[in-house]
Amino acid sequence: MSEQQQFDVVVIGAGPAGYHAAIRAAQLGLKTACIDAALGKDGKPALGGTCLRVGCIPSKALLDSSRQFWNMGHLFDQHGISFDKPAIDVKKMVARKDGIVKQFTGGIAALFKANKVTPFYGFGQLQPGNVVKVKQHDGSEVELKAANVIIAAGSDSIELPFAKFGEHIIDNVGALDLQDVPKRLGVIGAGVIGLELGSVWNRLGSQVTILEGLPNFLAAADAEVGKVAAREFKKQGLDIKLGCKVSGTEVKKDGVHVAYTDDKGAAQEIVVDKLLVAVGRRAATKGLLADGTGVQLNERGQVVVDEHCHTGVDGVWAVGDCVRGPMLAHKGFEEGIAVAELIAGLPGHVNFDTIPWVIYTEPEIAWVGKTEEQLKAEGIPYKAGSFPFAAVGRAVAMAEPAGFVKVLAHAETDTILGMHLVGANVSELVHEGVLAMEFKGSADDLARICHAHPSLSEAVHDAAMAVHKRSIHKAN
Ligand SMILES: NC(=O)c1ccc[n+]([C@@H]2O[C@H](COP(=O)([O-])OP(=O)(O)OC[C@H]3O[C@@H](n4cnc5c(N)ncnc54)[C@H](O)[C@@H]3O)[C@@H](O)[C@H]2O)c1
Repeated sequence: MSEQQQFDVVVIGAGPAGYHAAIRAAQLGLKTACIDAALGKDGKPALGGTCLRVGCIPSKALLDSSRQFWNMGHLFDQHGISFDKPAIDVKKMVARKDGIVKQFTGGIAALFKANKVTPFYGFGQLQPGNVVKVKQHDGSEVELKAANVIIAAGSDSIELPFAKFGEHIIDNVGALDLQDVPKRLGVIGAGVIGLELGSVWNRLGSQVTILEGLPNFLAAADAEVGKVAAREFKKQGLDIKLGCKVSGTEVKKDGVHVAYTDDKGAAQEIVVDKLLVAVGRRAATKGLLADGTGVQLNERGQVVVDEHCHTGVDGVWAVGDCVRGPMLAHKGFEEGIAVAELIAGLPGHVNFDTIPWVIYTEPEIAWVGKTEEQLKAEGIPYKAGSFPFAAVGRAVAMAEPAGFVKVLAHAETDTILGMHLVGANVSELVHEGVLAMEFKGSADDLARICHAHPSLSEAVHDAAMAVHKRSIHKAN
């Protein structure tokens, strides 16, 4: 019989959703434990989940390094800056990324200590009666009993049956840790990971071919945004093939052979040095629930929850990538905080309509709210106003004129229904739309707010003005 410890709240998983839940619960005076099984590259426990270890943070480190390198070869000349041939030390670049990961995963451990969250390092399994059994890395077991358990187990890469992960066929973890630039990189899936990590290695010199199953590029984004992004990616040399059905892979001496049928149904093959499979992620719920907990999984393996992240079993909640909704770290943050507040008797709430999306390519892509296609399909009358970065002084001075901002507002009430952006730094600009929508703002509100000149945010301002055909800097 293993030792049993009592807590008010036990959180399974210390990723974005889990660590937010744990810290907020502790802040609210609840005795909190948080369990995580992950190990870092050094073999030691590493908190922070996919986001900090092998997702958001390391990918942004490599995106930034590769962007600096790309700019040397493609942008500096315009500024009159010259130098001898640019060179990249991939091992040093990856080591820098590892240092950032270590800093941030260590930061979560420090935050747990400061907030008196007790960490447990090992695999947690929910038992009936709100007990969590933890198999710790040293082989020992401990049982944690709590009035409330929050499941925040995250997600894992989907592996295709005909493309098993190994040395040459990799997922995001492998693509963040390559020690050399592959001459030829194949990618299955032109989604967020495929585009971001495909961009990293393309900028460093790989010949990148992306095979996407759907006939439309970036189907989730506003169609105009997808069109501009596709044009810019093509200019950068990313070869994106749509409507492909990949049927098999074979690792041979000369590389990975990837067989597929193209959008015309013709059999094709590419040969690449590395193949990144980025076809989505699935909830990491395998082995998470012992028999008899009453917690339900749906056909996709996600924990079934209501709009308040409650599982229907007294005192059991679930948040983040392992439940319905977009697999975004910040969506998990908000769910984690909301659940901790609900447990403490506060009115925790997540507004799923104002969750921003960002793809950190060059140009960046971002949006919040509904696309034009969604508004049309739902029969909602709307007006659109857009403004190109090519007419924004700051963007042109930065030599980053690609892209635009589009504001969508209800045709009768003028309430902002969506904002769609593609261009430099739109990962930051999208929050004007988030804020405006949270406060039920109108396009006219946004148009009447003073924006600094010169700044990229002027594109948002002029786009809002364009909704009512009174943009100053373009013909309406
Ligand atoms: N910037 C960010 O917010 C960020 C960054 C990385 C990952 N993520 C999240 O991580 C999750 C996983 O990312 P992802 O890029 O793997 O998934 P994704 O869902 O973004 O994209 C997967 C793509 O693969 C395609 N696809 C699926 N099966 C295929 C097949 N057999 N052949 C060819 N194409 C196929 C899909 O049509 C889709 O376009 C996503 O939910 C994403 O939101 C977010």
